[in-house]
Amino acid sequence: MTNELPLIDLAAATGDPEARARLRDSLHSAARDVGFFHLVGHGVRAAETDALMRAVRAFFALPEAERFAISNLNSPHFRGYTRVGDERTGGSQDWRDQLDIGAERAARVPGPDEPGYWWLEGPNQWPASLPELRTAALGWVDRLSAVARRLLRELLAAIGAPRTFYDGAFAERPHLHLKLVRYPGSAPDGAGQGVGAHKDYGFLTLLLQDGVGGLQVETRDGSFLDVPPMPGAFVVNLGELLEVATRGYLKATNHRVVSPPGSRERFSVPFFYNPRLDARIEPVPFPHAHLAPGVTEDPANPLFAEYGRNEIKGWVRAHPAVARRHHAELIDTGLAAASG
Ligand SMILES: O=C(O)CCC(=O)C(=O)O
Ligand SMILES: [Fe+2]
Repeated sequence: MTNELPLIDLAAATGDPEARARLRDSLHSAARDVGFFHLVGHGVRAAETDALMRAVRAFFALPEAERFAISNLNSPHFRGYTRVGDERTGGSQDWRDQLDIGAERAARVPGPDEPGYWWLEGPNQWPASLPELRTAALGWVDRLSAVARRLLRELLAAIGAPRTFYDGAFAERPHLHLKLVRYPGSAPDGAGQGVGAHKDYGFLTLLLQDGVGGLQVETRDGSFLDVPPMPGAFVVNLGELLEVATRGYLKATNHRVVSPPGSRERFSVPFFYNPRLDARIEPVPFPHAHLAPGVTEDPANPLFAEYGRNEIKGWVRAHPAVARRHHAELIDTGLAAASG
């Protein structure tokens, strides 16, 4: 792989047959060989992106007490604000604060025979003094899920699979997830871990990053490559369910963020395109399926085909204080066996 991310132009999907064929070739190799790419031609205008970023900055500029009033420690659904230092990845402290937002639904308390992952459905928490944040964030979720749906269909078509194969998994109650993130410079310990190396849990992540940089993707030889900001582009990466779906033909890519230097702030907004919690991801048929090596076997990070299990594994691991306060039973059942 070269030291540049592939560039994918989604507008080619509605172009002439040659443009569509080129798109499929480039999407196929980008997904198979790198698992990360820049996406342009997505139709989201700069004015929309700027409006979202303004709302994000306004949220992090609120007094700490107002942000902490909507702490995720109050939410059995893992929704709300996480202070700097309260999130863990790879067993170490991340140096970022964030607001986790999902589909706005009533709390769903699982019955004794139901999977614990239903806890992940529930209401968001919003800052009282910034009502426009709710509008901006939920609008962004709608906007990006339409882009992600088109992109997933193109990606399936690119590997020769039926393009609508997973439409049913996203029907009615997809577990869409948006994170507003700030990296407030470097931690006093000098570790530089903005967020530690990890894979995302769902199908596709569409990330908006500001101009500061620090995101890095792991390459096949284990080294980390910078993903420099590209104005107007989303950074797209493949999540664990695409690895499950293709039996490892496509891989979820490990990535991390190195803290900005000194007290420089960086803002980013990852959008996670996830199916219904109870979707069971069956392998998709495609011509190269016989070449698929199988999913990555990592005892510290088992991959689950039932999406809700894969998702709650991550939440319990990353937000141990929320899990301890609300979900001792989930920790005990071994859902958090992956303590990595
Ligand atoms: O902030 C970034 O650039 C990436 C964040 C990320 O990978 C995540 O939150 O899953
Ligand atoms: Fe990520």
